[in-house]
Amino acid sequence: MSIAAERLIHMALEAREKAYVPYSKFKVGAALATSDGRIFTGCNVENASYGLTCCAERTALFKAISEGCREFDSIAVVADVPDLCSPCGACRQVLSEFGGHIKVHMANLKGEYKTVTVDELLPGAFKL
Ligand SMILES: O=c1ccn([C@H]2C[C@H](O)[C@@H](CO)O2)c(=O)[nH]1
Ligand SMILES: [Zn+2]
Repeated sequence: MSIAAERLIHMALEAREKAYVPYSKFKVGAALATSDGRIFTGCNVENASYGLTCCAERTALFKAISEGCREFDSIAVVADVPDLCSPCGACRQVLSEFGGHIKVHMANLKGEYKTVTVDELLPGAFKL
């Protein structure tokens, strides 16, 4: 089952408001759609030990995985950037674990977005 990009982006925008970002002040929201139509949202969660920060994308993904979901259709990522919010390398690798077919809607606050696949974002991902 596929979900409309606009709806997923709207949910990512709402999740973004929950971002815990006392250090960077840079709020990111994500919304992940499972293949059977469930949606898990996430925001970035920072820490005084900066490297422990979890991105919005991985927050959403880990919520879904920990609820038993393994198959995903798409993820929307939203932040206040001049262009479009593109997932970091760590999130690309973690998303690729669950399939290069996953669609990524990269969006900004102006309502602009572009859809690519995880395979396009991370060709040659590490796999065991
Ligand atoms: O795709 C991205 C890129 C960055 N961040 C977060 C990590 C950190 O909290 C802040 C600045 O890097 O943005 C995300 O959540 N997702
Ligand atoms: Zn990331």
